[in-house]
Amino acid sequence: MDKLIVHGGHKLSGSVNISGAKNASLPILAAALLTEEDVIIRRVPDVSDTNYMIQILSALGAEVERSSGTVRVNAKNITHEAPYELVRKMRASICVMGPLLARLGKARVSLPGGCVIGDRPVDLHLKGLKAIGTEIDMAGGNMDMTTPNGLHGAEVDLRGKNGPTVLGTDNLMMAAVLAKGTTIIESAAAEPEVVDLANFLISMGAKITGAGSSKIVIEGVEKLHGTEHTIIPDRIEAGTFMVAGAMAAGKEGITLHRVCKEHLVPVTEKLIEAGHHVKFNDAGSSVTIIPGKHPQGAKIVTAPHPGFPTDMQAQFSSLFAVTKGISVIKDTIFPQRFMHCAEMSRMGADIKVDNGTAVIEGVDKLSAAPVMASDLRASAALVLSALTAEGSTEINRLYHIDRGYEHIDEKLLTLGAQLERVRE
Ligand SMILES: CC(=O)N[C@H]1[C@@H](OP(=O)(O)OP(=O)(O)OC[C@H]2O[C@@H](n3ccc(=O)[nH]c3=O)[C@H](O)[C@@H]2O)O[C@H](CO)[C@@H](O)[C@@H]1O
Ligand SMILES: C=C(OP(=O)(O)O)C(=O)O
Repeated sequence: MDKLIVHGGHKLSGSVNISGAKNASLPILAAALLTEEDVIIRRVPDVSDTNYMIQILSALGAEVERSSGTVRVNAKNITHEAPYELVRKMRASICVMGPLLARLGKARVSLPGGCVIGDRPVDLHLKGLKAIGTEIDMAGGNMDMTTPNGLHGAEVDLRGKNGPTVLGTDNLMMAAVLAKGTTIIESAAAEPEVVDLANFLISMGAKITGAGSSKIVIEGVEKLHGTEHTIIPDRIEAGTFMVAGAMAAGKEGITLHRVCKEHLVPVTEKLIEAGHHVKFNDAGSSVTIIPGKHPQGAKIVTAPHPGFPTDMQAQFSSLFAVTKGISVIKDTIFPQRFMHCAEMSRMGADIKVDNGTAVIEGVDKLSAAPVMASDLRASAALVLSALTAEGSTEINRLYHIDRGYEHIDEKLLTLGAQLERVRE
């Protein structure tokens, strides 16, 4: 199990490129199952989650070739059973349900299991798929799905108690593209990754309108064809490096290339509210972050897009841990997603978590301690904390961060951080 040793207190400077979005790549790789023809996907980040998805596609019988960021998939001959050994490693593997049902009329996929960020049921995925003609049997931890009368259009409201579902919207959209008739998804997720998937499907010949709003309309077609697609920039990786800039950059700041300004609005607003400087180029594709001279705390409430993303709250906890004043972070989407706080407290942070809300009183400095990463964004928060902490922080269970940050250690080294990965 690799660990990262971060020697805190070194100012960041210079620039790095942001990778393609993990959370767009995963459903788009699964959507390649929808055609017999070749699909080329560019800027797929080299992270363990995309590698798991590629292994799942291969296990389903697809031919997959990866050459740095470009993945070619040919799914001419596929089977309907996604192996438990792979599915259990990554929740997003449930994205293969929709495409398998659409292509083969059946699917067997394991239930994805628990997750440290909180309750992650699949009831809304199943609600959507049932509404368009899927029958589901649960046995031995598997979801056995069939479509005795084929898939047909329907009107489905996918709102759950914590708002819309991103992958649930993706799954239904991917199943409905080849269904007979029109499917209307109400309370659809509007995240940029859903829009990227819709654009990918449209480029394969699907008829979809409304992606990016709360109502998506899908008119089923007979067949989809091959395509080429470039994944959108990872707004969560970009946001994480923006926070790194606010916490640890020198007075020239750091610059991130290959970003999408439009996707970074809530993160940008909070950094500015907290007293930092954020400047995009005219095209909105590069951004420079300069730490403010008088940073202050702020209040964050996570919400579905275009609200503040839950995937960025842990990183802002690190920023606020060393920002004067009291900050409050409430996660309405995953109220139990605060595992990073206990580890940050071990580094001297003053954080109290209660009922889905963290109250953070900024301290002057954190100090190094051995800490344990518990999930993807929690590990990013620990790396950010370690960048400014006094001494050398040892971050264990690095595989969490490798799920979703492409070569994070190399990118931080490029920016002048002092750290090393210890392979064990
Ligand atoms: C691979 C990927 O893209 N992951 C993202 C995706 O996860 P994912 O799509 O799994 O998350 P959802 O949008 O589905 O979850 C939103 C809320 O709905 C609930 N829910 C979800 C499905 C369901 O069937 N029933 C139900 O109640 C969840 O428990 C949660 O409270 O969106 C999350 C919310 O932006 C992000 O944190 C994840 O990084
Ligand atoms: C929670 C995340 O991913 P996943 O939904 O795959 O667990 C994330 O990207 O922050």
